Formats: sequence, C-alpha cells, structure tokens
Amino acid sequence: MEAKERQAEQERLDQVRKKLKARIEELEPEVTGLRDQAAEIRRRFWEEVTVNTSSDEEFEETFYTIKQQAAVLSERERRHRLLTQQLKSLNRMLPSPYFGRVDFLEDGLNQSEQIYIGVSSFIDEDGLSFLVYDWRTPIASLYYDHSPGEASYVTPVGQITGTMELKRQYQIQSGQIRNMFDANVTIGDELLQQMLAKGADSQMKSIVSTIQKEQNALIRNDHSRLLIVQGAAGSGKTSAALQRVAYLLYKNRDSLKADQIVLFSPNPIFNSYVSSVLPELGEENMQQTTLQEYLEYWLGSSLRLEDPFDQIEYVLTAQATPNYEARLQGIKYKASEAFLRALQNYAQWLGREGMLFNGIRFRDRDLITAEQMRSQFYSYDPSLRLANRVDLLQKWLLKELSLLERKERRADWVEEELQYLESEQYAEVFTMLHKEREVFDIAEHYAVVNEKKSNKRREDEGDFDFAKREEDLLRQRIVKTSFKPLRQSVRKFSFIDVQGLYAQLFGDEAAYLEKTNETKLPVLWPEICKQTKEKLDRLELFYEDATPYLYLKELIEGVRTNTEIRHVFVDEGQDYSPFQYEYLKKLFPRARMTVLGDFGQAIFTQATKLQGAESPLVLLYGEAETSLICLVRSYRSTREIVEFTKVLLSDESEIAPFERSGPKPLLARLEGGEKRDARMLKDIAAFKAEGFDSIAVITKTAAESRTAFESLRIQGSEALHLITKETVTFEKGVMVIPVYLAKGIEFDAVLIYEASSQAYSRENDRKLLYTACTRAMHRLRLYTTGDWSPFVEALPAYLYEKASY
Ligand SMILES: Nc1ncnc2c1ncn2[C@@H]1O[C@H](COP(=O)(O)OP(=O)(O)OP(=O)(O)O)[C@@H](O)[C@H]1O
Repeated sequence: MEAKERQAEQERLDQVRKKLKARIEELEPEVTGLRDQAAEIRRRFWEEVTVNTSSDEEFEETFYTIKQQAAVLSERERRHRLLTQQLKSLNRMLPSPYFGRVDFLEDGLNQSEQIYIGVSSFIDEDGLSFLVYDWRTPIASLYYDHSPGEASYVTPVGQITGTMELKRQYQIQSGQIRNMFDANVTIGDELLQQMLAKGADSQMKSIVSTIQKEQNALIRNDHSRLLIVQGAAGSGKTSAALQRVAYLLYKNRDSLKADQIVLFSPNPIFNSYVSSVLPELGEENMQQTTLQEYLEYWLGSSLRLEDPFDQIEYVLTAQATPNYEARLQGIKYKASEAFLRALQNYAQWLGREGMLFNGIRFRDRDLITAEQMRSQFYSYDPSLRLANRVDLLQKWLLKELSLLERKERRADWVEEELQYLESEQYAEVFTMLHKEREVFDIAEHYAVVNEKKSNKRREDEGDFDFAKREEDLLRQRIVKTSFKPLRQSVRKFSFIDVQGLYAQLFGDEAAYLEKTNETKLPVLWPEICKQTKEKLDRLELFYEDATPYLYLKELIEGVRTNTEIRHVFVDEGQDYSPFQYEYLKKLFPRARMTVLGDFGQAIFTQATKLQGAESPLVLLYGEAETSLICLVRSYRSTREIVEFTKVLLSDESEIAPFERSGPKPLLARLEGGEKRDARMLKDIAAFKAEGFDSIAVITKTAAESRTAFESLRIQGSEALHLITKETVTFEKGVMVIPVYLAKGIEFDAVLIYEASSQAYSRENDRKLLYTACTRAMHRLRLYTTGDWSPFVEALPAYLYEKASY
C-alpha cells in the first residue's frame, strides 16, 4: 500500500486519538465531581431535611423534601454511572480505536462515507459525525457481510443499498498503525491469519475484528425462538455465541440486562475460560451455570446427585463390570422422549390413583396420616390438574395444622416445657402483655415508669387474669415454635413422597406399561429397575435420573419457571438429552434459546442430534420458529490437523480448514510406558522451546489422567497440572486432562497419551479421539505403546508423519 495512504491513515488515527484524549480529559473531572457530589449528598442527606410530623402539612412538607433529596441523589448517581461507563469505553478505545473501515456510496447520493468500525462508537463534538461506529450498529454489518462491490445493510427502517468502494483492516497498537490490509474477495484473511497464528491463551479471545460472514449471521439473528448452530470443531461457535450476547445487549440496551441471559456451559473450568470476553467488549458477563449446578440446586440436599463426569467415567471404564449393558440402556432410555411421555402419562395415572404421601408426625405421633391425605386428595374434583389438587391439599394441610396446633396447647408436654422456660422468655412475654396494656391504661404508664426507675419487675401474682394470659401466651409460643418446621415442610411439599413415586415407576414391567401407557421398554428393564431402586434406597440419584426426577416432581408440585430470563444459550448442545431440552423449555418460558454444538463431538450417551429430520431439537419449538445455521470452516487448527481429524471422524460432515499451515500430526509408537513418557517429556520441552506455552496431554478418562500425571511427574516434570472435574480456573501451562473436561477449550499443542486399539476401538471412542485431537491449534502428536487404534490405522498415510526413534 502506498506510503502516502498509510501516512494519511496514521494522521487520521492521530486526530481521532487526540479527540479521544480530549474527551477523556473533559470527562475525568466531571466523573470525579459527580462521585464527590453524590457522596456529599449521601453524607448530608438528613442534615438537609428537618423532620417535622407535628401537623399534616408539616409532615407533607418533610415527605416532599426527602423525596426531592432522594431524586437529586439518584440523578447524580445515574449520571455518574453513565459517565464512568463512557470514560471506561473511551479508555478502552484509546490504544486501538478501530479495526476496520468501509467506504460506502449509498444509492442516490454522490459522495461516499468513510465508516470506521471499532469496539464502541465515538461521536465528534458536533454530536452528529461518527468518528467510529460500534461493530454492532447496522451499518457495521457491511464490513462483515460484504466485499467491495454492490452491498447493502438492513436498518430498522429498511434496506440501504449501494456500493462498497473500499474495505480496509488495521492492526493498531498503542496508537500506531502496525499493519493495513485492503480486502477484496473474502474479508480479513490476512488479519485472521495473524490472529490465528497466535498462541492459545488461558482466556478465550474476542473475535470482533475478524468475525466471518457466516458467524455474523448467527450473531445478529434475532427473529428465531430457537437458533440451532451446528458447527465443526473450532468453527467459532462459542466465540460467536459470546459476540451474540454482546450484540443482543447492545441492540436491546433499554430492555435487556446481562443477568437476563444465561449460558449453560459444559463444566466449571469452561466458565473461567470464557469469562473475560464480554468485559473486554465493555459488556457485563451474562449468568453462567452448568446444568448440574441447576439440578443440584432444585433437588436440594435430600438426594446425592451423581455428576455427568462420574457418569461418563463409568461409561468409559466399567465395561467389564456386571450389568454395564443395563446401565447403558437405562441412560439412553431415561434421556429419551419416550420416557418424557411416559412420565406425563404417569402423572395422568396418578390423578386417578396411586399418589404417595408422607404422613406428618409430631413427637412420635401421627398428626395427619398419609391415608388421610390420600383420601382428601382424591376427594377433589378429578378434572382439576394434578398440581392444582396438590395445591389445594397443601392449603388444607396448613389449615389442619393450625387447628391441631391450637389443640396441642393443652398437651402435657407443653406444661412440662413451661417449667423449663428461661427467665428471659418469661420476661419477654411479660413485657409484651404490659405493652398491650400500656396503650390504654394511664396506671400502666405509671407502673412502667416506676419499674424503670427502680430497675425491678413489679409483682403481678395477685392479678389472676394477667397470670393466665401470660401462661396462654407462653403455651401458644411453645407450640408455635414446635409446629414451625411442620409448616415449613408442608410449604416445601415434603408431604409428597416424590422418591416413592419415582421408585414406584420402576416396579415390574407390566405395572410400568399400565401406569405409563407405553408399549416398548429396553430389553434389560428388570435390571434397570433394580439399579435405579438400589441407588434411591441409598438416597442417591444417577445423573440420568436427575432431570426426569425433577420433571416428575414438577408435574406434581407445579412447574417452576423463571420468567426473568430472556435468552438461554446452551453450549456443547449435543451433550443434552431431548428430555433436558424439554425441561429447559419449560423452565424458561419467556426465553429465546440458542443452542450451539457439534454432533461429531457427541461423547455422552444421551447425545442429541442438532439438525436433520430426526432431530428432537427441531421439534422443540416447531420448524417455523427454529433457524439452523451450519458453520463448516474450522479456524482453530492448522489445515494439516483439520484434514487429519476430519478423516478420523469419517462421516459425511462438512469441515473445511482455514488456510493456515503447520507440520502434519505426528504418530509415535514406543516400547512400553516408560519410554513413551520419556519421549513425551522431551516433546513437551521442545514445544516449550518453540514458544508454545499452552500444552495438554489428553487422556481418555480421569483414571488415565491420574496415572499419566503420576508417571510423567516421576519421570521428572514438576511443572505439570492435573485437571480434574473440581478444577475451576483455567491457567496456561502444561496440563494433563481427560478429554471430556477439555471440551470447548484449546491448546497450542496436544499430545494424545495413548491412542491404542485398547483405548479407542468402539464407535463411541471415535468421537472421543476426534474431540481430543481437535483441541490442538498448532501441533498434534499421538502416542501408543501397543497397536494403533483402528481409527488411526484407517487413516491414509499422507495425513501424518511417523516418528522414527
Ligand atoms: N472469526 C474469527 N476470527 C478469529 N478467530 C476465530 C474466529 N472464529 C473462530 N476463531 C478462533 O477459533 C478458535 C475456535 O473457536 P471456538 O472455540 O469458538 O470454536 P467452537 O466451534 O466453539 O469449537 P469446539 O466445538 O471445538 O469447542 C478460537 O481460538 C477462536 O478465537
């Protein structure tokens, strides 16, 4: 590019920065001033108002002064918040105010506009000219969606068409243009090349300057109730999802707050990995959770819930244990829509018969028996929904408890407790009764004053009525305290035996079919029943039972919904069952859903296909309300790694590498574990010397991770981190990690610990191996001490190098 052009751009940049600095200098004292003013108003709030309640007018006067003061304070605080935000955004822009420019000649006009695009907008002093446009403005989509030539963008008032005369990208650091590229066919290839060539980080990066056209479509899609994104490994699903959150927050800034968006992540470590993207863009983070966290919260502490990682560890390691096959069948069935339907039918059946209740017991006595509840429950109008009848029963129980509580006051145990009451409790009741009197009685006023003066309680023994009332009140208090937990547990629906109701489903086959109207069951149903019940007896719940259990509980007690949440994002969406999607839909009735996933990485047994006619997800809200976007270009890995992993997956999925080259994946076969570990350590050292500082040894299971970690450490590597399901923060370095925890994360170099036929030979293992290999950005090595996995064996030799040592 011509030097003159570059100089002109640098001059423009200097101009913009000068204006930015001027605005910052102007704002800084204003922000400080507002902060001090607000603090001062707060401090002197009560000094400014004279509280006078002697007459109605005075009272009104006081009331208005307070209101006025509060309004001034809130205005100062609001303005302070606003300007602080502006200041932050200007400071964020200062080192690199923009990253792109398009020159656009709108049809019908005779002069083109230069549109500079950055992380936020910056308007000139005239209040009209945009020196920089926020990347989320409608006009900025020109940059992402078009190349020079005919172009258009959509505004709230319609489509604007014209010609794009120039598209330019900048790399700006500390106010200096380091690089400039003019794009013609595809945008940003050069900038993107440079971005992707960089090393992995402990935090996900924002991709705002190089968003690709197909990603832009998903970021800005705001008409679908459900947006499904099926994207190959490394195609930027997570990155684009986070930009989408930023976009939605910008577009709906008057009506949408960050805490009305929730992201379901695959594991806690992933939460830490993505947590810096939004703040980097000047937005607050959305809520982040895992489904496990959600389920645990709602199940409470009565049952211990297995987590998905223990479940997958079982699936991967317990093949040789008895009844493995039954558990697998159980996992599949309990994730299915058939089971969902079965539970709905079961709830219908319970409406007619079979409800189970927990009687209410008190001091080893039955207060209200399960039988009484049952007959009360079935006396209600059968046309009422189950949950409505439960609601009626709850009200009835609370009323019954009130009656019983009253009766209980005369019980002997209350008499006994009276004897043991602490003197403070007496004193409290005594004062209460006197307070009651004091209001009406002048003599009482006098007695109170006297009491205070002499610092002695007066004698009331002679006053029979008073003593009786005192006792009554004390009895009332004793019983009330003891009944409080009973009331609380009725409010929490503890009178419903959900555990029994769930267990009751897993009786014999004929009974199940009758209660649920189902016709087909897994072959090993009796064993599934046995396993489920044994677990429940130990007050535990398999992971695959958690969502159905909660679902049944809600069919009975009424659905728990969260109407505050407007957008739900589900990352690694292939790992959720159809059942879980139904549950999420119910839970967030007012939310739009964005599901991102890759069926190629479906390593959990309950996986859901995201697209295609048989996808249950498409049926969730119906086709009319669902949009599907496929991302096929993979940005994470070099072309060589993408080609290797693509063939490894061996299905028809389209995966296209982005043009970035590196060495082919390397296969190393060694005689015995010791030699393999020694080799790996040497390779790790070499990677580090090359400047890669995020390196992962990926294993199939957590058990294998522990062994690998120990043996690599013994061989001399201390700077090694073992990542387990308990790890909550993601840090750079060399780590040993099971593949299912590495989901969604990436590393400069990946070393597959043992790619033998023993480890990866079943069809499911293929996806595990694929997921593991696709974590690599720049280098991929596979090791084995035995025969290669058949999936590796089947790869054509041109896809890899073989190590010769
Ligand atoms: N438009 C882009 N510009 C720059 N980098 C990008 C872009 N799209 C994706 N990337 C990079 O590609 C890598 C993979 O992105 P991301 O993790 O979002 O992919 P993913 O589809 O969620 O992957 P996976 O399913 O394997 O977890 C990241 O390093 C991301 O920064």
